[in-house]
Amino acid sequence: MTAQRFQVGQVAAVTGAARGIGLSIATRLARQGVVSYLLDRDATALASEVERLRAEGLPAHGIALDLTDGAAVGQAFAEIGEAQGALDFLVNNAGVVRDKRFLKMAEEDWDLVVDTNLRAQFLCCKAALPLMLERGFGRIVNLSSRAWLGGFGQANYSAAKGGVVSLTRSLAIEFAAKGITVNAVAPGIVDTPLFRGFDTEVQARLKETVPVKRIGTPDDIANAVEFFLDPASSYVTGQTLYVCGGRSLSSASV
Ligand SMILES: NC(=O)c1ccc[n+]([C@@H]2O[C@H](COP(=O)([O-])OP(=O)(O)OC[C@H]3O[C@@H](n4cnc5c(N)ncnc54)[C@H](O)[C@@H]3O)[C@@H](O)[C@H]2O)c1
Ligand SMILES: CC(C)C1=CC=C(C(=O)O)[C@@H](O)[C@H]1O
Repeated sequence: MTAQRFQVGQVAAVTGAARGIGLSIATRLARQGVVSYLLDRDATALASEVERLRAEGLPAHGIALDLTDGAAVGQAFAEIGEAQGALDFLVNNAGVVRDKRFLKMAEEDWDLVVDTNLRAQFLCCKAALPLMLERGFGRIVNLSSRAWLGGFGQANYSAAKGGVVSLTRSLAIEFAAKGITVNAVAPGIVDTPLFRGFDTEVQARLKETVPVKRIGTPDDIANAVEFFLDPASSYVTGQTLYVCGGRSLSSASV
């Protein structure tokens, strides 16, 4: 049972919402009556999840797009603005990894990971902020990762996720006086298709490094995202909350 924190009819956009953490966040918001737009490039999974939510009577909509395409992102937020006249919440969640050590990393690996994890957040913030500024209210939550601190061995992913922390702090300052908060959540190891895409041996090693001795669930991360969207956190901006079972405190690496 989800606690009711939001006003029915508030509007949210959640990126990378066809599965994993994004789906968990969007489902919770829709269950509280928030009109939830799920944005994802996986049109098939997106259609089936949106249909499932709508079958529950929930206010969910899907927009299939590649979030690294600026024109497509602009169009998606224009569609939300035209249909709803407002946007209260943006959760920049979509992300990818390419499992490569630095000397094996091709330019394409760098570009894909940085474009998806960082540039897409820039594009979505840029398209969403005018809708928030119109009403002087907005909550943005960006998904970073504990991995930005290092020790994960994937320089493209860590650099992009560090960029997310920095983007979050910069936007928080720039829009602080406009009724808009911008915060980040930095998960540790979370049981999603992204994590399950690693070799089982790497998964086992990663699990061993978590001080609380369990990996996270998408719900653990959705709890933190919800905190930043909640009216109770209106005085919190520019912060990064680690939700990683203590992994940010240790120097363990994979
Ligand atoms: N799972 C973890 O252990 C973990 C840990 C730390 C941070 N994170 C971060 O949390 C976020 C969600 O991760 P997850 O584990 O749920 O991932 P996931 O791979 O399970 O889901 C990511 C979703 O993003 C979508 N997506 C990817 N690139 C896209 C693009 N260019 N355009 C549109 N959609 C795109 C995918 O289709 C997918 O549905 C990511 O930013 C990830 O980096 C995850
Ligand atoms: C990509 C994902 C499974 C992942 C791996 C390693 C992390 C770390 O804490 O080092 C995580 O944060 C996470 O992003």
